[in-house]
Amino acid sequence: MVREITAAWQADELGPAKVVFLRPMPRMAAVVVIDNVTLGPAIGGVRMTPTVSVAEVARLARAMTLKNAAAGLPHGGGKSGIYLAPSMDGAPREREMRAFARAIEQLTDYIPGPDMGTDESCMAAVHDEIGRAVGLPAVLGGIPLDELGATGHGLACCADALAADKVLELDGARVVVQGFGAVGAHAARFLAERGARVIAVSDVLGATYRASGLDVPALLDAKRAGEPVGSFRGGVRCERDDILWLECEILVPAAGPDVLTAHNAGRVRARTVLQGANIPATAEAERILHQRGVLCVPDIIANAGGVICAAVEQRGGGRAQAFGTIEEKIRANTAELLDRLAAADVAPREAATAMALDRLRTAAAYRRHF
Ligand SMILES: NC(=O)c1ccc[n+]([C@@H]2O[C@H](COP(=O)([O-])OP(=O)(O)OC[C@H]3O[C@@H](n4cnc5c(N)ncnc54)[C@H](O)[C@@H]3O)[C@@H](O)[C@H]2O)c1
Repeated sequence: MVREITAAWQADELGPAKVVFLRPMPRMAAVVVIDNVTLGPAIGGVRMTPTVSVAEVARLARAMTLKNAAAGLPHGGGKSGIYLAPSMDGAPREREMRAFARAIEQLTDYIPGPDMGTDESCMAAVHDEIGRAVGLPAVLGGIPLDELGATGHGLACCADALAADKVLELDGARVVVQGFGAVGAHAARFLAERGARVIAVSDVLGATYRASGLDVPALLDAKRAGEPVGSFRGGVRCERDDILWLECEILVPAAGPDVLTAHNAGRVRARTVLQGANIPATAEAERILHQRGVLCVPDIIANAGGVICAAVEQRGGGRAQAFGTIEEKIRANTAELLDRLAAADVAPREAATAMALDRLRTAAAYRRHF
C-alpha cells in the first residue's frame, strides 16, 4: 500500500515529510508537499494550474529543499499546487486563495510564496488570513523581487565570483540571454553594467543580435513599451533558438526547463552557462557540457536570488539587505562550487547537490534523534 502511495513521486531519506491533500472549497482541490524541514520551515511557491500533479509538486518541493540548503538559508523546501485555472478577475481568485490559506493554517512549517498562476495579491490574501506568506506587496513589507531583478542580480554575482576566480573576464565578455522576462532582462542589465557585451537576447516570439553588444537600457525601454525583442531596432532580428549556439563567454538560459538536451548540448559554444531558469538543461545535457569543458553553474546555485530575497522579506528585511545577502551568499556559494570542482573530478550538479546535502546533514545533527 505504501509503495502504491509513494510510487507517484520521489520518496527517500530526505522526504517528503508531509504530503497533504486539501479540499478548501467545493470543486477546489489542492496539494501541499513539505519535503524537508531540517533547516527550518519550508518556503515554496503556490502553483495554480488545472494540470498540476502531485508528482510535479513533489519534484518542485525537493528542488526547493536543495536550493534553500545550497543557498545557505535556514529554510526547508516545500511547494503546493491548486488545481484551478488562474482567474482573470481578482474576486473569485481572492476567495479561493483565502480558502486555501485557511486550509493550510495548521501547516505551520510551510511558508507559501508566489509561483505560476499566483502573485503578490494572492499572497496578501493568504497573509491576511493566517499571517504567513512571502512575496507580499511592498505596502505589506514585501520586496518586489521580479521588479527589482533579485534573481538577475544573483546571476551577475555568480559571474562576479567566476571572474574573481579567473574563470572568465567580465569586461567585454559576450553574453547571450534566452528569455527576456523577470530573470533574463535583469541578468542582461546587471551583466551589461559590469562591462559585459550582451550580444543576443530572445523572448518567446523571436531574438535580436548585435556583435558589438546590444544597448540593454534601450532594450528594456522597448520591453516596457510592449515590443518583442525581435522588433528591436538596435539589433538584427534572428531565429529565436539560433542564439543558443552563438560563440560567447556566458549563456544565460532564463526561459523554461529542458532547453538544453542530449540532442543539442554538443552545439553550445558558450564557455560558461549560468542557469537562470530552473532545470534549463537535462541531466544528460549537463553531462555532455561537463565533458566538453563548458562550466554549467546549476540553478540551485546561480538562480537562488529570488528565494534568498523571499527569506530576507520573511525576516522583515528590505531591498538593500536582500541585495547584499544575495551577493554575499551567491558569491560564496559559487566560490565553494569552484573549489569543490578543483578538488575532485565531479560535475557541477554533483558538487552543488553535495553542498546542499552536507548542509542538511550538518543541520540534522542538531535535531532531536529520540
Ligand atoms: N522570477 C524569479 O525570480 C525566478 C527565480 C528562479 C527561477 N525562475 C525560473 O526562471 C524562468 C523564467 O522566469 P521569469 O520570472 O523570468 O519568467 P517571465 O515570464 O517573466 O519571463 C519568461 C521570458 O521567457 C520568454 N520565453 C518563453 N519561452 C521562450 C522560448 N522558448 N525561447 C525564448 N524565450 C522564451 C518569455 O517571452 C519571457 O520573455 C522560469 O522557468 C522560472 O520558473 C524564476
